[in-house]
Formats: sequence, C-alpha cells, structure tokens
Amino acid sequence: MTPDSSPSSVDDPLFESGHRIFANKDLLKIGHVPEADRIVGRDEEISKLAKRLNGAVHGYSPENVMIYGKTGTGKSLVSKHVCQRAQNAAQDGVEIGTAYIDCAEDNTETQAISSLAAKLNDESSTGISVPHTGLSTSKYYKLLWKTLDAQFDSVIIILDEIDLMNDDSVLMKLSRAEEAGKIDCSVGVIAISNKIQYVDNVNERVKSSFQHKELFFKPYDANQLREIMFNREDAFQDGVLSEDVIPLSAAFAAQEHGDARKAIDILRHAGEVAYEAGAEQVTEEHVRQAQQHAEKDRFRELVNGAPTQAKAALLALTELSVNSNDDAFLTSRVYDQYERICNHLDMDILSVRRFRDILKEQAFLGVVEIEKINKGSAGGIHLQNRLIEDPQVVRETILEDSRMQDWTRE
Ligand SMILES: Nc1ncnc2c1ncn2[C@@H]1O[C@H](COP(=O)(O)OP(=O)(O)OP(=O)(O)O)[C@@H](O)[C@H]1O
Repeated sequence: MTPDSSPSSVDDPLFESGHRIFANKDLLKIGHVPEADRIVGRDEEISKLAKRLNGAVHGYSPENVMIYGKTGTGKSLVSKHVCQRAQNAAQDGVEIGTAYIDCAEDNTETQAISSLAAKLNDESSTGISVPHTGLSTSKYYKLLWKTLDAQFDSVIIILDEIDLMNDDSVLMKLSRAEEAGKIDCSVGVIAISNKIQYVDNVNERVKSSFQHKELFFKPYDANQLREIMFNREDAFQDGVLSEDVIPLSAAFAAQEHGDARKAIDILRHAGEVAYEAGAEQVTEEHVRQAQQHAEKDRFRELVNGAPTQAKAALLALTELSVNSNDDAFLTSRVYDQYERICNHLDMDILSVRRFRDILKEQAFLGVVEIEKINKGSAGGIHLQNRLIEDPQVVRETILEDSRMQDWTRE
C-alpha cells in the first residue's frame, strides 16, 4: 500500500485514519501510466506507433520512431503504453523486452547503456550480473547484447529527452546491433524530443543508420485537459473536489500551451495546499495558490539564474508595476527606476544600450513582453515593457536574493 492510499484504520490517535484529501495520490504522479480508458485524445498516435512496433509482436524488427511534441503532450505516456500493449499482445513463444531511459539522467553513452543492461537483465534467469559502475562503455555494450540474446526475441527501447544525450552514437549502435551481427534479438528505438530540429543536428552517419519514422504530438485543448483530469478524479476522496477545481486547473494549463503535466501538477498541488490548510474540500482558491506556486517555481529558476544586473532591471520594472495602475512602461522610465535601485544598492549603472539588451534577453526568456509603440512622425518609435507574470510574484522572487533585499531597507 502506498502512503497516500486510504488505510482502513490506524490504532495510534497521533496519526490520522486515512487521508482527508487524497484516496490514491499515485494517479497524479508524473511517471504514472494510466489504463487505456484514462488516456484522452491520443487514439491516432497510439495506433500509428503500434503500427511501427508491430514487427516486435511477431518476433521481427520493430521500426525506429522519432516522436516530437511540446512538453506534457503525452509522448512518454503513449510510448510506455504502446510498449506495454506490445508485450501483452506478443504472439506465443515471442518474448518482448522493453526499457525506458530518461536521457536527462543517463546523459552519457556509458550511463545509458549500463542502465539499459541493468533494466533489461533478469539476473535470476540469465545468471549475468551487471555492475552499476566501473566498466568501460564497450564492456557494457557486450553485457547488454548478452542479456538481450539470453532473454528476448525483440526489444523496444524508449530514449526520452534524447536531445539531452551528449553522444548520439547510442542511436547508431543500438539500431545497427542486429545488422552488425552482434545480437540475434531485434531492437527498435523510440526516441523522444521536444526539439523539432533534433534530427537535423544529428551526425550524418547516425542519421543514415537510425532510419526512422516521425510522429508529432499536438498540445491538448482545454476540453482534453479537463477530461484528462476528470479521468483521475478518483485520486481524491469522494466529494472532496469542488466543482470549479478541474476546469480552473485546465484553464491555467491551457494558457501557455496545452500541457497535461502542468494540469496534473496544479491539481495535485491544489490538493496538497488544501490538506496543509486543514480544509475538508479542495477549492478554486487552492488551485489559484497552486498555480502561483508553479509560476513562482518557474520564475525562481529563471530569476535565480539571472545575473545581478538583470535582477536590478527586473526589480525596476516590478517596482513600477506594483506602484502604478499601468502595466507597461517606456524603457526610459524603467531605466530611471533602475538607476535609483543601482544607487541604493551601490551597484554599477549600465549604459542605456546595455540596459535595453538586458530587457530584450528577459523578453526572450519569457519574463518581459516588449511592445513597439509609434508616437507619430515627431515622436518616433518607443519600446514599452511589461512583466508577463504577476509583479508581486516576481518581486518576492527577486527579493530572495540577499543583495537585492537591501532595496527594501532605507
Ligand atoms: N492523453 C493523455 N491522457 C491522460 N493523461 C495524460 C495524457 N497525456 C499526458 N498525460 C499525463 O500528463 C503527464 C505528462 O505526460 P508525458 O510525460 O507523457 O508528457 P511528455 O510529452 O512526455 O512530456 P515531456 O516532454 O515534458 O517529457 C503524465 O502524468 C501523463 O500521464
């Protein structure tokens, strides 16, 4: 039983009997693969991918597939789902192995191959032991080939976030192994990336051996996001979710692009906020707080990593936004405020040109929106700057930097 599922009773009154809010929080875990009837709007992608992998079910070679799509569009989920179904559907006597590698974690060739060998090896049946570390890349490849031949007719390997792998020859070696006579087992690779141009940048030799078909996943619309969440309503105790919670979480997640990961994160987080607050129900207000947290997290990452001068520039725009009814300000006005901040913090003051570049960089990162305004023939073109996110959230985040905190002290 998992910590958040509801146990029937607990003897010690120090601990609660069951969870007030969650009935099965595992359903809201990001890596969770829901049953087929909980997967929304991906029938076509599922069937296309199944066609590519069909060979494996009969013991022949599955095709290699490259899947593209923005974050949270179900690429990993659909890949894992189709792999599971291929394993279940395998013809009598055909053994299919499947493995999932997150290239953000295993980002070198050696790590990826040692992880693959370890995941695919069942030591009790092969008698092969795969040490976690300590072997050369070529030894890990040899171990991998041995384990595959000892157990499987076909193997499907998912390489998620392949663009983060620092050596693309993994693709070549995996797809050539059978042809090169290194193994009898056939191997298919599903490579997943958010970057549409990934294959263009891959080495030509790799490209020519990794003959692949491509699949594109579109973002979800708000209705699909809603359905995805309604299908996991039983993660919560009966009657705990108030009516607006799922539609509002879907609306927030649909704002940037239709990201199911974001939708589920907000929903789970709203439940946690409600629990922490001692509430009996998850309400719209908890969703808003969860969304603010998510925004803050994203911002914290962007702003924490920004140079001090960029923080001062953002603080200038933030101060104007917080203390005025307007939300967009001419660069000259932001610069004046920036000068005041730099003087107060005893920082160097950059030229207007450098300052403009900093704001442009922040616009590129999605923190600031810059708009050109035309003030007629005499006035010329001016730039207006607007914070994209809630100025209070930005302000709090910037003031987490101890150097910036001096701004609030007289
Ligand atoms: N069609 C769907 N039906 C139900 N749940 C979904 C669907 N698509 C995505 N999800 C859920 O949304 C979350 C994110 O999905 P997934 O990890 O598959 O996205 P992804 O496209 O691989 O994202 P990333 O590129 O960030 O890895 C998971 O919890 C997944 O279960």
